[in-house]
Amino acid sequence: MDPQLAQPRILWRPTNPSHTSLDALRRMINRKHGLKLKDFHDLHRYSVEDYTFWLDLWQYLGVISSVAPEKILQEGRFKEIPAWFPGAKLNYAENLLHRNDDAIACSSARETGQVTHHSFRELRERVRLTAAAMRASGLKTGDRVAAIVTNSVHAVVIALATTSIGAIFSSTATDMGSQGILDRYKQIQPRLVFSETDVLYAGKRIDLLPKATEVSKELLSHGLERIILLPSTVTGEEISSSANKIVPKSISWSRFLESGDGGELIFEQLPFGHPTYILYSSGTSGPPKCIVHCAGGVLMQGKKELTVGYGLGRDDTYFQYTTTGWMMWPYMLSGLSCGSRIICYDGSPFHPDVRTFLKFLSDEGVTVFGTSPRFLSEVQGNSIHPSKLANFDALRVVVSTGAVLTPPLFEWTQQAFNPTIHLVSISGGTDICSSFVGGVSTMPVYVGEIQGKSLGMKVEIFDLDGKNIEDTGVAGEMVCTRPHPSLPICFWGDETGEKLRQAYFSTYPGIWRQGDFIVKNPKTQGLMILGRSDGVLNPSGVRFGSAEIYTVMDQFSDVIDDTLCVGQRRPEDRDERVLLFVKMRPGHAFSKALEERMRAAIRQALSSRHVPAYIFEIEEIPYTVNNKKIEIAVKQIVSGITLKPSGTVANPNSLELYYKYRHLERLVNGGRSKSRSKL
Ligand SMILES: CC(=O)CC(=O)O
Repeated sequence: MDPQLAQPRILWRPTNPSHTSLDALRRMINRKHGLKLKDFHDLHRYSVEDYTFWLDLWQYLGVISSVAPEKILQEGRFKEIPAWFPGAKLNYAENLLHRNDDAIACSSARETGQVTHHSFRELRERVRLTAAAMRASGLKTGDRVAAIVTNSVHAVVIALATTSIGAIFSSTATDMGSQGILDRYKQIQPRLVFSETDVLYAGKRIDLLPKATEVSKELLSHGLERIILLPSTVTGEEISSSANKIVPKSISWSRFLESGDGGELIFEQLPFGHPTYILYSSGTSGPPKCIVHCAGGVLMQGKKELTVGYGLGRDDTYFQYTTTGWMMWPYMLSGLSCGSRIICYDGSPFHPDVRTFLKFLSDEGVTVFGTSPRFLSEVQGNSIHPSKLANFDALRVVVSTGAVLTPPLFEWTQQAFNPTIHLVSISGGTDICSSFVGGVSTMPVYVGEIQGKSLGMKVEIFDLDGKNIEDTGVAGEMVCTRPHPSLPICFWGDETGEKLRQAYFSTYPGIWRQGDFIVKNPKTQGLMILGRSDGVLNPSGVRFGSAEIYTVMDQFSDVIDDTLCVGQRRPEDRDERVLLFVKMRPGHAFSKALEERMRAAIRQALSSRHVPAYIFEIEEIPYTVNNKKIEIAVKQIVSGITLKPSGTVANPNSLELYYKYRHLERLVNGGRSKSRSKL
């Protein structure tokens, strides 16, 4: 057994488990049904054996509906995706805007240090005016509204106004290229597009009018009626009428608002399964899949995780670092449904420097901080100690997602802010707009382990033959063997459901395969994601995940900025070999001695069979726009496949750097050497 699994180490223990929201839910279920669920494990078992759990949760979360559900579920449009809560009528935006008082609902912060606060009352008022203008433009239930916007109060208002009408909201970050935006929006054919006109990132102003112009021109033949141009994020000024003329079908934000009749805010009452968001798969080649999520699913899953997982309530300030193009954006919005204040941050966390950003989190009294291993490792690698810079006494929970949180980062993060924090590593994704596995506030956190399966999610670990191997300590495919309310309702335009079936239900017929390679610790029941399952490394028959190598590489974070580990397999090779690419921190050189230390560290922590065949220095590691390391495309490239990068790749030129590694033998000392630092 992996030493990590054999000797689990406790990092944190809850001080008062019976005071958690999770335990309150357990007690409520016991009272309601006369059960004797005694701990989280019992509660989880109940949640995946009896669909009544979801009705209990509905009640516990206080879902606002005008018509209560008649039953829990019935057959849906596709056999794998049932229809939840038939008969119920609700509105997503109404649930998020249920508070209507002067407490702060949303703070919009910019990297310049400027912060503006908006009360629940003001937010509702802004949504009312925007929805009135949308209705005046003819927008109705089921129409699509798309946005190219930064994470700010404007984005929140547009999303809630759209969903109050029952229209479907979809957004991309402003740094997505025109082609990437068009690959998405041509498919969903929005009637209205909202676009920023400029953006400030890392101190640079970027003019977005050329992008808005190109997008508008192209979408004219795909159903676009209006593009609404938002005021400058830099000066706050509206776009000039001459600039306005450049963008076809454009109207300024203020003129758009004036076009409404200022009527009452009406929350259209719609079925639980009514489509609400369209998110996109991060395919790095080929057109993205348009994943449609329903109102009730996004609402219940988001509110479940924030309330039951992190104890978010009316006194909390929730900060999730995200762009509007990631599923963590609608996830963050769920904070409003808990009556909490959310902070929308627009800009780079590293500008003017990360110390300023960390002080900002402290000054704003953030209680739940959502971040990523990449951010945490950057802070750690630069020898910055957040608790020495500012006071993080208010911080209760740190949530990490987007990549695997390695054991060394677990340990560093636990101490970095405030040693009492509950450090939660979660994993799920765009496909379900929520998590499969995550935090359990009533149980200890073990170093390197995700605490448990999310309530209601029947996560299992399968081997290649579809046998459950989760109690063996052997890694396998993460699957989910029962439906839950945030399954995508469809892919936009996939009438028969064939693409959806192919994407998730084809490996193990009828069973959801997430594409993550995961292992459960039989001693603690904790879980570790080891990488993507299509990126599993398999040299000489040893199967392991890239995250195992990244964990070891964390020891070198003072000199190494980033690493990428992929398998290389070509038709002429009998075996797969592992290539490790290393990006050095500025001012540090890659050397034979460092390479030897890396090999020794991997050999010691894992085994000699895990040591990469080759280690190379590389200038850039490819990432998606949602900050995910791109392994599969690099694996394909080094294995001989030529790719056309999609708009999802944030730094597409970086992929070019990897083509030369197809011909290693020719490049590495004419095939004599087994390793080489830089070609
Ligand atoms: C919850 C998540 O899984 C977020 C992500 O990594 O996309």
